Amino acid sequence: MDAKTPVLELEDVSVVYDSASGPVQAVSDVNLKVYPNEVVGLIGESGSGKSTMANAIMRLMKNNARLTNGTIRVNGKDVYSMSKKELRTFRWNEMAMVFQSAMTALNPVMTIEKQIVDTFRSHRPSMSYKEARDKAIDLLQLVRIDPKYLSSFPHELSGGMRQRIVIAIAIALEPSLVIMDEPTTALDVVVQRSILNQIQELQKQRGFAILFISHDFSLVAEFAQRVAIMYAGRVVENTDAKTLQLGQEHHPYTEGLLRAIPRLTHEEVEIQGIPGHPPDLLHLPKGCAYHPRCPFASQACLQVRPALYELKHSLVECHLYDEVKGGNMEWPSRQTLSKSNT
Ligand SMILES: Nc1ncnc2c1ncn2[C@@H]1O[C@H](COP(=O)(O)OP(=O)(O)OP(=O)(O)O)[C@@H](O)[C@H]1O
Ligand code: NI
Repeated sequence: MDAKTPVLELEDVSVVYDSASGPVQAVSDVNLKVYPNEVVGLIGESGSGKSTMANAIMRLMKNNARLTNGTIRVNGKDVYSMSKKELRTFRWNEMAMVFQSAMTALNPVMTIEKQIVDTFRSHRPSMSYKEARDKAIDLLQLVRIDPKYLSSFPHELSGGMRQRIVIAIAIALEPSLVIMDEPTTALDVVVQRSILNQIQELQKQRGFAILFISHDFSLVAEFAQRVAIMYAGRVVENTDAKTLQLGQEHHPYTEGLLRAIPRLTHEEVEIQGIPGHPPDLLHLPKGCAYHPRCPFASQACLQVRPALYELKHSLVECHLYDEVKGGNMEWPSRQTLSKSNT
């Protein structure tokens, strides 16, 4: 692995929501690194903890959320040991986020010019209005929006344009990490594609790292270099994105997700979702949280939480590794995984 300092480093991170029914274990023992210039995808079904993790990184958690364990470092700095003042400077300057509800992230009663200028001036108080406005023009051009729209209000722009502006604001202060939580989900496929291409271009030009959250596996497999797969709050696999299309060794959950994508699966493989549903985070099952849905669950999976094992191109939390290593079986191919569920 790279010797450079990671832009983002999560060490054993756990987040709990306090609720009337008890603690909701939304993120559990997550370890993840993102290096400079890297695009890392974060994939998982709805409710798997992706947004919770993103909000925790930004230290913008909901009132009832608590970081119960672990360390989060951005550019080597512990996000949770900063004072509020330090954090205010740090956020947007060094780490920025495009929120899941980004379409509503813009202030409806403020012109685009005012919103971008305010971003600059609140973080760079010495910047003059003229300077900030010039920078706003540059930014719009960067995301291919005609600067004439500076005087527009958000509702006068299309969804795709609004989303481009939200992304422009996130990168305005040249952060080294940009977290994008489902940045294109609300848009149609053509607009989605064009925005992704643009993000990729911007990323190359400016060299920031991206943590890209999505539930669209095919999109992420194409866009990211590495992919973390989340299940019930845990990163159950961390893999080289290239291997996702080649039928390499993966966590059974990852295989289940891959099988649900027509484009990436083998022609003969029948497309199907994963039977069952994610566990209740108030009552996580013992052992591997995926065991109730896993076609390979053994006695160990019901009892013991799997450690992290190193496969050829990825790290997985899965007991299958022991079986394979012990010579009891080969790592199941995608095809056998499909058949075993039918
Ligand atoms: N304020 C809250 N109080 C209690 N539980 C919450 C709260 N916010 C989220 N949760 C629970 O935490 C879990 C993780 O939610 P989160 O929003 O992080 O999932 P996600 O992976 O981002 O899902 P999606 O793909 O739907 O955005 C869910 O089970 C959710 O119900
Ligand atoms: Ni989310």
